[in-house]
Amino acid sequence: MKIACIGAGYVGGPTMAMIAYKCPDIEVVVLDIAQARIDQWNSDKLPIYEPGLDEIVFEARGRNLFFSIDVEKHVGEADIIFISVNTPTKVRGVGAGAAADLTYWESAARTIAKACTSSKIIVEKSTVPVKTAEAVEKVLARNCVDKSIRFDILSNPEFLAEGTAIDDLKKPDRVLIGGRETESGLKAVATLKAVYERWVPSERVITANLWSAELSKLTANAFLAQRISSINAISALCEATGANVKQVSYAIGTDSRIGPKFLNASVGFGGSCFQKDILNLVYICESVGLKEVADYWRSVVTINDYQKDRFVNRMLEAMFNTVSGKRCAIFGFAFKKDTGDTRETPAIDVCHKLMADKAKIACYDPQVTEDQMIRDLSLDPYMWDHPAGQVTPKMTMVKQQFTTCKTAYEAAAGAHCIAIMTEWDEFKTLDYQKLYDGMVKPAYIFDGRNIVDPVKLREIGFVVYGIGQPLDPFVTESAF
Ligand SMILES: NC(=O)C1=CN([C@@H]2O[C@H](COP(=O)(O)OP(=O)(O)OC[C@H]3O[C@@H](n4cnc5c(N)ncnc54)[C@H](O)[C@@H]3O)[C@@H](O)[C@H]2O)C=CC1
Ligand SMILES: O=C(O)[C@H]1O[C@H](OP(=O)(O)OP(=O)(O)OC[C@H]2O[C@@H](n3ccc(=O)[nH]c3=O)[C@H](O)[C@@H]2O)[C@H](O)[C@@H](O)[C@@H]1O
Repeated sequence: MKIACIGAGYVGGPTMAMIAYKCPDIEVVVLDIAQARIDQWNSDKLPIYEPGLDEIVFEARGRNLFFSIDVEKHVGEADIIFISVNTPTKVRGVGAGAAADLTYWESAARTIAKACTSSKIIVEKSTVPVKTAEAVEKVLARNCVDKSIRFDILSNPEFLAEGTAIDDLKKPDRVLIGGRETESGLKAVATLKAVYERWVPSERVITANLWSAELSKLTANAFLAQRISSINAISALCEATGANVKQVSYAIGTDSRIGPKFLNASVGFGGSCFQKDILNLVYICESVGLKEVADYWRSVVTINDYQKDRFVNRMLEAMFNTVSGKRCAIFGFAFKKDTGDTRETPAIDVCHKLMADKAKIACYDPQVTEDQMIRDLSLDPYMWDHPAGQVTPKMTMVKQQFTTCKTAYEAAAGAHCIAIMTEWDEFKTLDYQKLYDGMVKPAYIFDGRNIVDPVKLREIGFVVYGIGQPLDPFVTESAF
């Protein structure tokens, strides 16, 4: 059996590497139009930082795992073709800022139509609006010259989270496969199911109809993000009342119907998918006339934006309503720990707001390069996922207010405040006395991840703000 995957990104790369690793007899080729990305996959330094990924790729690469830009050749030769291209939020035209941009998706479908001379199973791996499989079927049916060729479209959404991708792929809670409930559709489902059952217990490989599978992915992300927005909304109430959101999370999470996961209040969720997928869900609901449902889900994003605003407002309020010219140390830029991914990271919004108030930012992240940060801060919203989203004139302005540092200590030296944006483990064990000694006084810590101990840091002399934690007396007693 031969598998090809169009799109060698955060999903295509690791998922295909896992299939190749677990099934040495299946040839897996991961394809991309971006030569640079393929070169990185073929090098010693992979394009993605993900714990455990190197071992898997290095074992399978060259054996039965290959990375190539020769898309048409390998698509033509494959039995199963995964499509794992980016499906970003539209930046212009109808549905801009909400609908999914299916340009890359459709171009992948057209490539398949052009390249195929035999019947194939096509697997939607990307997250797509419900009913996208129908659009793919139509593109293939009208473009494939040989009418005897059959395409069976499956939906097999990916549920991995970055930072834990390899564990998630090795031991998934479930694998979901949706297909047409026809004879050939069911056969295609069984073929893909058999691939996963090589390492996933069969009761965890769930099957559904195509539309249920497509919608389940958007719904899963919406539910996960909704939990974060719910606890973040409560964190604001905690700060207003003296309750502690960590205690509230623990108390409610012990109810087995609620469960303890995804209840960490934070500066807001980031990542390439939560916001994009909720906006997409909202757009679909509006398109079918479900305004109330759309409004309900939109509020998850509204609260997330509110949380980021609230965080910066707390910083300003504590620092006498001005950060003009003040050095602000930003600890962490990635959207979560154990990844170098910065897509939709809350750090971007926080830095933008601080820079708008004329702050000087000194940022340290163990995995994110300076180029990446400057690029992120220079792009317009949603542009990061589009190839056109290249250098903008904003870059020069950003560079005047933003520098990167090699260590947390360097970032904090001479700073008025530290803002923790990513929960990297190393931030938990820093020598905070040393950091304090090198800072301007009063020295502040704004913990956007609730990873430091406010009591200990207050003993050192810091003014500490933690999301949803009782406010520091320095702030409550001030005249502001
Ligand atoms: N990043 C994540 O953790 C997860 C992402 N997803 C979904 O998976 C999909 C892919 O996401 P990522 O891997 O993060 O995106 P990505 O941007 O990292 O990778 C997509 C790749 O597809 C390539 N591409 C675009 N059009 C192409 C074409 N016509 N032919 C060949 N290559 C093409 C791009 O050059 C890019 O390298 C999205 O729909 C996303 O919503 C789903 C679960 C998790
Ligand atoms: O479709 C996707 O792209 C993926 O989106 C998320 O995965 P990911 O974005 O990689 O990471 P998460 O662990 O979900 O974290 C997302 C954001 O929420 C934040 N978060 C998470 C949990 C929490 O309790 N509090 C919180 O603020 C994280 O810091 C991060 O910024 C989902 O967890 C995956 O199941 C899904 O496949």
